[in-house]
Amino acid sequence: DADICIVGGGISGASTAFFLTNYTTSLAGAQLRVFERRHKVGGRLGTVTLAGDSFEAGGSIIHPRNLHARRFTDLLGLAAKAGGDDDDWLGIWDGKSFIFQTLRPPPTGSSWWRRKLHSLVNSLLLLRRYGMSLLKMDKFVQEMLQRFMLFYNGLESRPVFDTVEEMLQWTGLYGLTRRTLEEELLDAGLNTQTIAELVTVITRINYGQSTHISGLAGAVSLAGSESGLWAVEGGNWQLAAGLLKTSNATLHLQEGIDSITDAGDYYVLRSNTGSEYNCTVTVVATPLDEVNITFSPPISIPLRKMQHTHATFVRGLLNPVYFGLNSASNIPELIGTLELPDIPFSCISVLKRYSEDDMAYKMFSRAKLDDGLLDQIFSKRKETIRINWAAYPHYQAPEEFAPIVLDGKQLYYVNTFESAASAIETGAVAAENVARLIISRRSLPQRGVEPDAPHIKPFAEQEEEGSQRRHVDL
Ligand SMILES: Cc1cc2nc3c(=O)[nH]c(=O)nc-3n(C[C@H](O)[C@H](O)[C@H](O)COP(=O)(O)OP(=O)(O)OC[C@H]3O[C@@H](n4cnc5c(N)ncnc54)[C@H](O)[C@@H]3O)c2cc1C
Repeated sequence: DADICIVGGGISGASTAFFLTNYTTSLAGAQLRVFERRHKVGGRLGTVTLAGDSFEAGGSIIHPRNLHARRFTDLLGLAAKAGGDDDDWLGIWDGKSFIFQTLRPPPTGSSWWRRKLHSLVNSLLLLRRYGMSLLKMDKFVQEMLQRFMLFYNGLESRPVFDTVEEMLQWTGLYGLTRRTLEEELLDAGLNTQTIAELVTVITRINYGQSTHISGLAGAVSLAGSESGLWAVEGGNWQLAAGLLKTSNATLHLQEGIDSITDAGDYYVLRSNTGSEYNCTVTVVATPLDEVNITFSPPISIPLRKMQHTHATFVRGLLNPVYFGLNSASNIPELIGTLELPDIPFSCISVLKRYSEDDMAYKMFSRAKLDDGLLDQIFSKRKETIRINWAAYPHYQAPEEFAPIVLDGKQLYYVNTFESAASAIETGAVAAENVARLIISRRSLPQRGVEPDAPHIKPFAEQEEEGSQRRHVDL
């Protein structure tokens, strides 16, 4: 036996399998095995079916400059769709009233100029409230993105990294993980009102946390509020499924790994089905913080807490009385919230509008929303689905990173990178580096060609004209 074993069938495990098979001409006779404890792949990418319609339940939006995801989508022949509306009707809720709102969208089928005008007025409204801080925030995000783009440099000009710290230092992003987002933004010249309102709304939507998250996670979260966001038609989980398929990996579904034992030249992986696998290389592609894998000898990694996000999907209608309004039609389609103890949810968004009094909503909260509370927030509730995600790390600057090579030998950990920022793309970036590290440390033959340059095309024009569908996934 000379297997290369990957624990976890999410985007990180699937990307590792993909890059391994793409960057080598041969795995030296090794069989590539991927273990997934659940009955399906995708992990934190998955859809939920609410009253017959399917919606993203976990990782839902992808940034236009996330080039691995773009390339995977093209390569797998998947279709992309707009992942959000650039002109969401946003309302910022302080628990008593909406302290700020953008304009409600123009009626469907409105002319091009009317939509442009609407968008312009919204920009002016934001500018009036937040002033130059908006531009400073944009500059902060663009600088981060520019540095992040270095991870797409050609393989000859980009080192293989042994640690996350090196990866981040090489791109100039490490400093952002040492301080909080708030500290970084104050230094960048943002005013406190913008941080307390707009920035807070975004970090609560994207990471369920306050502006005290570390700067890099914060910058990634702010990038998630930019325009041009997209998603894979039919569900982002297909990226993981497709990559696993093209890698020809042997997929062990519903087979969780319980223990990983160092046996000298290889590891013995014992699964919950009682089977054992001898693996010369083992890649852990799941956060180790809440999974119960026994390592012999034990490994030591910094303690990290996962932030739980409760995603609640409701088909029904929001209750205007809860929001101090006289009609549900006056409730914004994307409700963001301030960091105040009495507000029980981070955000609520309309996923789809069936009629004036029948909608599909997605809510994120830090704790479970019980029926009593939902009955106050909603006047009608036909169907409710709840998912409790161990969603992403609870960010706390300065971040500490677990090693990529957990034991100094052939035991690798992709999800240590999540302490920098958790996203579909960061999973792929971390996986690519792990694949390269394995190839170089195992002296596997490298494929002499650069991967195809990712092909970028705009998604905005693919949006259905005049569609009733309002997909404001977060
Ligand atoms: C609610 C929510 C919203 C999000 N929004 C976005 C977004 O809009 N955009 C974005 O880019 N990212 C978003 N993210 C983050 C993104 O989804 C994750 O960063 C990414 O999907 C993580 O992928 P992964 O493969 O590293 O981990 P996972 O997806 O968690 O995959 C790990 C896999 O390992 C399996 N596993 C665990 N233990 C074992 C074991 N012992 N044996 C075998 N298998 C095991 C798990 O079942 C799982 O399938 C969001 C996440 C959540 C939860």
